[in-house]
Amino acid sequence: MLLLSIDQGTTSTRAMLFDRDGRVRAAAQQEHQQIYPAPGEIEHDADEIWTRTLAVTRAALAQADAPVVALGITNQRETVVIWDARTGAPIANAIVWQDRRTADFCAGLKAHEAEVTARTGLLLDPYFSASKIVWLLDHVPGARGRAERGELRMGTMDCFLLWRLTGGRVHATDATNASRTMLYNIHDGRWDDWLLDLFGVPKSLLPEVRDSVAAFGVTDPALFGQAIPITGIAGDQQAATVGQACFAPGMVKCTHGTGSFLMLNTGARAVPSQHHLLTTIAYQFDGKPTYALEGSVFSAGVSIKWLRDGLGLIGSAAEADALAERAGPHKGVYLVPAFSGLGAPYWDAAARGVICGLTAGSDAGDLARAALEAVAYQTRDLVAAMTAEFAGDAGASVLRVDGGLTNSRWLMRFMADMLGRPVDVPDVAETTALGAAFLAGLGAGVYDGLDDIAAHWRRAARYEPTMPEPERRALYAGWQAAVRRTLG
Ligand SMILES: Nc1ncnc2c1ncn2[C@@H]1O[C@H](COP(=O)(O)OP(=O)(O)O)[C@@H](O)[C@H]1O
Ligand SMILES: O=P(O)(O)OC[C@H](O)CO
Repeated sequence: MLLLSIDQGTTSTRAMLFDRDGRVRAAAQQEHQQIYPAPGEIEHDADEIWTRTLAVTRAALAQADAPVVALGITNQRETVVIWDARTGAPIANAIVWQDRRTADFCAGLKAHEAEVTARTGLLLDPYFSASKIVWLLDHVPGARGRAERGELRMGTMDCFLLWRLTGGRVHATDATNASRTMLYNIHDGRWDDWLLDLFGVPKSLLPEVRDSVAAFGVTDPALFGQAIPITGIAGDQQAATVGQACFAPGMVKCTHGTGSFLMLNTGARAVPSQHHLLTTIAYQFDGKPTYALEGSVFSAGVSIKWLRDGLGLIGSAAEADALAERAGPHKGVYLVPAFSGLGAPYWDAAARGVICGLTAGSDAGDLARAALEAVAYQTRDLVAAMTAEFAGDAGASVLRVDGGLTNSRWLMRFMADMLGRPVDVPDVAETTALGAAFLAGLGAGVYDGLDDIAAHWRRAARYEPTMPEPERRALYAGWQAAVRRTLG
């Protein structure tokens, strides 16, 4: 018996097969194009993502040595696509979560932010889907009229893939993805008419919202030669929370991929934030949401990718790690990767990146180290906000981390040092994909419940802090000074 997981991420799409113990039995992955139409704008070609999803899923299924009983989908969140209900063709490229083109539009709605936050748990930032949907409706010729006539459908990437995987039969999403659109009331558990009115989004565009574990339909047999039941869906950070088995209130995970996303389980209580964190849905079973506080950092691994693709300074991400290992004493070089503005806890859409502290003696090692260090400093910013918020409950515990950047042992050591607490890395690095498989397995009756899943979480490594406190304090103070230079 195997569980299939599709993880549609910001930079790539993966398909993986897991057994009941959560061990990886097959994996395939393809990157897709990042389209930058103008500074601060990022798009994806949804058709390309679909083609890559099909290719990686077929490649993983070809390695299956046992029946595949269920499929779980997880995805980059907020990224939104609108398509024709009849043909399934996207009307434009998907607008990606990092895209800032709607910053002015969001600034114009600031007077309504308190009400928007009360309903959605989110801040009025271009990060979320609502303003991107409005942009598409207003800029793609004829789109608003077609939407008002009920001819179009919108969705986050899970929803688009579900539509395509079911041969256009199912237009649905799950509560975690809905909770990131800024159109969904996280307390009432429904699309919110006041928000739809505020943004001017026709209801006919929107998918049905289901639990994270639900009968979402079956794959069209024409695609994979079998009808696989789709029984779990969650946004990638929420799926990682499940994959890290953070089921008890107070448990925290942090995923370091393109961005960094910290999530603290707050149980059945939606905790409003005083420190610019987001209140969101971690997962939803039987109509009952479990809530979380989230700290979202927009640029983490993206700066390593920039060293490789933008500067040509390294040939591969792993080289950044090697350079950092070899770099000499810290020379005060900092990189603040505000490539897409700054997210939590600053929320400055206008901020742009900065490299500071350069001298003629600075070299590639200093830059690589600064890019990796920034991931740890930003995590410390989040942990500080979360600790202030949760009055100690999340204060002393270990941080469970995952995502592509956990491949950097140098970063994991520095992270433990900067946080002054142990950092645990699980043995399945692809925690997001594993979480989606767990959800699908719950839906297919493979697992009895969350305790059964938690029993399958295994630690691969623990990193303990060793840096002396004065050094830790001085390095972090340098970071805070560098951040001040980026703020608009
Ligand atoms: N050995 C490594 N050292 C440093 N960074 C790495 C290493 N391996 C991968 N990365 C970074 O991890 C990121 C990919 O992580 P991943 O979790 O796959 O991202 P996403 O799901 O956002 O597409 C990339 O930005 C890459 O630069
Ligand atoms: O695809 P990732 O891992 O960069 O995650 C993206 C987040 O879901 C955006 O909110």
